[in-house]
Amino acid sequence: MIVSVSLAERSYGIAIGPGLLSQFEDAAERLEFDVPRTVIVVTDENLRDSHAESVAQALAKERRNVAVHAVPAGERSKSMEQLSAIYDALVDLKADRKSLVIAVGGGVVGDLSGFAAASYNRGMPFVQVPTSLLAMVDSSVGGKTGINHPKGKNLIGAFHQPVGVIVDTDVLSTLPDRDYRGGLAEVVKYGVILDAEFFDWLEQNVAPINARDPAALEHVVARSCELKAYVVKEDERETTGLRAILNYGHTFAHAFEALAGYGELSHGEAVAIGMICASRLAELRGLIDAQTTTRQIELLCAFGLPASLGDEEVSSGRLRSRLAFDSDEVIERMKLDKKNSGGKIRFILPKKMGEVGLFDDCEEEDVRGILAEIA
Ligand SMILES: NC(=O)c1ccc[n+]([C@@H]2O[C@H](COP(=O)([O-])OP(=O)(O)OC[C@H]3O[C@@H](n4cnc5c(N)ncnc54)[C@H](O)[C@@H]3O)[C@@H](O)[C@H]2O)c1
Ligand SMILES: O=C(O)C(=O)C[C@@H](O)[C@H](O)[C@H](O)COP(=O)(O)O
Ligand SMILES: [Zn+2]
Repeated sequence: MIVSVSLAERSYGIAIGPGLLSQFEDAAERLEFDVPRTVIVVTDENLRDSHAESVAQALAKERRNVAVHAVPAGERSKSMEQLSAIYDALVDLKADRKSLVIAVGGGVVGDLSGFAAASYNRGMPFVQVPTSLLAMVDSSVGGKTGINHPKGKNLIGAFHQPVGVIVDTDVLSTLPDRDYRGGLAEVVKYGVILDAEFFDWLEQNVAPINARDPAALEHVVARSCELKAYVVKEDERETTGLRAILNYGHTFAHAFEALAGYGELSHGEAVAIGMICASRLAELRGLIDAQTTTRQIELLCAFGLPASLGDEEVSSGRLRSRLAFDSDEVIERMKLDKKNSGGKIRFILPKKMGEVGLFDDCEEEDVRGILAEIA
């Protein structure tokens, strides 16, 4: 199936289905983008010899000049150093403005190589081939690209839409459990912010989703992409406030990720805990009842995700002692959030299941109370 992201001259399609990786040329034709002579496949070291190689091989059939560049796997690669290494690879390849960057990997590879494509030669086309669930349902769509600053997530970046997204659902069979679960946090997010029926469906389909049943996965990916495409179409650059709803849970999550040290807590785990923090904040303001938070906690837990910093999943092994955050430091990091304006921290809070709003008048004391509660 194809989901369209309608953005006038920047419109593109998301092709979703099994086996698409080895049929890259066919998918490109269906999505109506050109594959030029010079192509760089950016990936991470876990995927270089498997999924990235499948794409490179599918492209090499046409006597192209194809380079594969692999960065170390993990969040720490969203860095100046790895960005610079991609620029070097593009120089070596003599890439021009029509050369294509293909991101084969999770959200890290997509964000990093998307930003390289946005900035090298002042902009080159790029294609997203997401291989993690999180990248399939969220990061490959919408054109947010960038890297982290040591003090704040995604602080350096650009909006740069891909020319196409190719989602081969078969590749999820090799995704480690922890990374699979991380993607489900963003899926739960869509239900809370936009689609109460989808949230109900997730509650009713925990077993097939946990078992990675192909039909359930196809629905999870397709519905998530449709919802994200709708938001991005309406507010591509987060100017009206609509796109900011995709940041539900992220005000807390990004502060946790930076403070824990990038990669210690995965993005999905941080978002899961962050959503519960935001939901509790909504309760304190009288926006929702406790049951709305409880449903989120139960669903996240059913997917093996943490709902608090003390949960077993997070506190297992070496993480236990690290994840006690000082509330002043969390609030300091929140003050760097890109959504803020006029020095006020902006939170996305649920008003009911399937609907959220933006609030910039939350009391710091309430935030501190919630941080103490989830410790
Ligand atoms: N741009 C956006 O709109 C957006 C949206 C959500 C998240 N993000 C970003 O995405 C990042 C998180 O993405 P992620 O969870 O995909 O992390 P990731 O890219 O680090 O991938 C997670 C791990 O899974 C491995 N992996 C990926 N696909 C695999 C496969 N098919 N088989 C085996 N291993 C596989 C990777 O090598 C890596 O070790 C964060 O940096 C987050 O900020 C961006
Ligand atoms: O696409 C968006 O918009 C999102 O907010 C999706 C988020 O899941 C994602 O983590 C995004 O990278 C966060 O963006 P940021 O602007 O808060 O850095
Ligand atoms: Zn996210």
